[in-house]
Amino acid sequence: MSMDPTTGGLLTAASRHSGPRWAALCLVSVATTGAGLLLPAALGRALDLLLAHAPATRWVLICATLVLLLTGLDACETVLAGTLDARTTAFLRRRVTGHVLALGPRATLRFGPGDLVARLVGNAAQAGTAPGARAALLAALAGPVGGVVALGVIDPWLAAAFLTGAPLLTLLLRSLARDTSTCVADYQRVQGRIASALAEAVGGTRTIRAAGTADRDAERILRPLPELSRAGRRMWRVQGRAAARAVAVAPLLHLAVVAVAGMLLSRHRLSAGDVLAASRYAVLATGVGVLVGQLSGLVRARTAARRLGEVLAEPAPTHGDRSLPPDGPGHLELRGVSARRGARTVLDGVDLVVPGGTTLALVGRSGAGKSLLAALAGRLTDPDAGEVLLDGVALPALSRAELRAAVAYAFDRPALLGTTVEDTIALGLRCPSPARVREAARTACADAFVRRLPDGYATPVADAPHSGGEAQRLGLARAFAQRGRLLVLDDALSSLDTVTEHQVTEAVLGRAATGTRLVVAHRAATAARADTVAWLDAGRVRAVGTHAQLWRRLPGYRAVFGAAGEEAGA
Ligand SMILES: Nc1ncnc2c1ncn2[C@@H]1O[C@H](COP(=O)(O)OP(=O)(O)OP(=O)(O)O)[C@@H](O)[C@H]1O
Repeated sequence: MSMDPTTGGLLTAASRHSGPRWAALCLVSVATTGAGLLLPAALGRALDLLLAHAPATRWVLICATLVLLLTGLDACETVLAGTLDARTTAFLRRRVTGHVLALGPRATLRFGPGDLVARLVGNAAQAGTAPGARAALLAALAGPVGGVVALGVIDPWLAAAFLTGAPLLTLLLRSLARDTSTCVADYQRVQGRIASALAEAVGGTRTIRAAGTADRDAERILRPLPELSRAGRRMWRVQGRAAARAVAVAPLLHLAVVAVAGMLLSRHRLSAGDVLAASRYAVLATGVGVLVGQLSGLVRARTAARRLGEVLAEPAPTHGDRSLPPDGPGHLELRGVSARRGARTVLDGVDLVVPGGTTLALVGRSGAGKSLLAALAGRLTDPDAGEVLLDGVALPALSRAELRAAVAYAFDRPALLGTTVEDTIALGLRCPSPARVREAARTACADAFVRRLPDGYATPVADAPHSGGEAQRLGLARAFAQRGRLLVLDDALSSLDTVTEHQVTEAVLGRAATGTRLVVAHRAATAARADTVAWLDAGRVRAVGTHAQLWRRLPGYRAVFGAAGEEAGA
C-alpha cells in the first residue's frame, strides 16, 4: 500500500488539522482494545475463584465495570470517528477547491468539470475517513497483538501454537491490501468518467434536445456502467476471498490454542480460568475479520486521497509581491509570447505593444488565437514562452490582488456568480459601494432592466433575466465597476442589440473612455473605432495599424470580415 508523496502529505496535513480529535480517537480506540484485553483475564480469574468456592465478588464487579467501560468507550469512539471524518472531509474539500480555483482554466482542461466534481464530492468524503480508519486499524491491530502477548503471559506454548499460523495471516492481509487498492482505483476512475460525461451533457442539454439524441446520450454517459459493475464485483470478490480464507484459518489457529491449553490443563500447568482466558485471547488474536474490514476501509480512503493528490500535484501559478507603479497608464507589452493548445502552437513569438490609454482591437479568423491572447494579457493563463508586462512589470511578479485589481475582463458568456444582482456586479471589488455598482450598470446599459426587477439590485441573481444580452450587460457592468487600468473585452458585446452595442461601444471606446482597452473584434465597425488593430494570422501578428490602413493595404485583412465587412469597412 505504497503512497506517493503528495497523497501521503495530504493525509498527514489532514491528520494534523484534526490533531487533538485524532489523538483522542486513537486513545479511546486503544483504551477499548485494552479493556477488551483485560476482560478475558478478569473472567478467568473470576471463574477460578468461583470454582474454588472462594469470594469472587470483587472480580465479578471488575468484569461488570469492564463491560460498562467498553460500552461507554464504544459510544465515544463512534462520536469521535464521525466528527473526525466530517472535519477531515471539510478540510480536504477546502484545500482542493482552493487549489482548483487557483489553477483556473487549467484544472478543467486537465481533469474536466465532471471529474473534478466527482473528486470533490465523492472522493473527498471517502478520503476524509482516512485518519479515522487509521486509528481504527491501529486499535484493530492492537487486539491481535495484545491477544498473542496475553497468550504468551499465560503460557509461552500458547503463543507459540498461535504464531505457527501467523505468516499465513500476514500474507493474506498483504494480498488483500494490494488487490483492494487496484480494484478501488479502477472503480473510482470509471466513476469519474461517468461524472465527466454527465457534466458535459448537462452543459449541452439544449444541443441534445435540439438534436433529439437524449436516448443516445444517456446510453453514452452510462456506457462505462458494465466496467463499473465489473470493478465493483472484483472489489467484493477480493474482500470475500480474504474473509473466506480468514474464516478458514482463524478457527484452525483457535483450535490449536485451545488444544494446547487443554493439554497444559491436563498437566496442571493451567487452571480452568486460564483455559477460558486463553480461548478468548485466541479469538482476539485471530480477529482477522475485523482487520480485513478496517484495512479495506483504509485502502479505499487512501485510493480516494490519491485522486485528490493528483489534482493538488498540478502546479498552480505563483504570484510575486510587486505592485504596479502608481498612476501608471496601463502600458501593455507582449514580448516573444508563444502558447500551445494541444499539439498546436496557437501563438508563435508574438510581440505587441499597446500604449497606455489606447484601444487595441484584435482581429483574426476564427481559431486565430484572439481569445488566447486576451487571456494572456491579464494572466488568465501563462504563455509557454515569452513574457507579458503591464506598466513595465512582468505579470507573474505582481501580487494576485494587484493583478486582479488592475485588469478587468468581460466575456461573451459571463458566469453570473454571487447571491444578488448587486453581488454579481460587485464581485471581486476591494471596496464595493452601491454608487459604484449603479454607475457601472448604467455604463453597461444594465441599470434600466435591473431596476425593473421585483427587488432591483437586491433580486437574487438566479431570478434575474438571463438572456444572452442581459447576461453580457451584467458581465460588462462587473468589468466597468472594477475600474482597472486594463480592460479586456473578449467578444463581450456579441449578444447586444445594435442600439445597446453602439451605446456601450461609445462608453468603452469613445473619447470619454479611460485606461487601456484590448478588444476582441469580430465586426469591422468595432475595429474601426479602435486606435490600433492587430491582425492575428497563423500564430503571428501579421500587421498592426489603424483599421483604415490595414483595410486599404491588405486584401487578407479585408477577407477576415467577409462581405459584411466590405460594407462596414467601406
Ligand atoms: N483546450 C483546448 N485544447 C485544444 N485546443 C484549444 C483549446 N482551447 C483553444 N484551443 C485552440 O486554440 C486555438 C485558438 O483559440 P481561440 O479561442 O483563442 O481562438 P479565437 O481566435 O478567439 O477564435 P473565435 O474567433 O472563434 O472565438 C483554436 O484553434 C482552438 O481550437
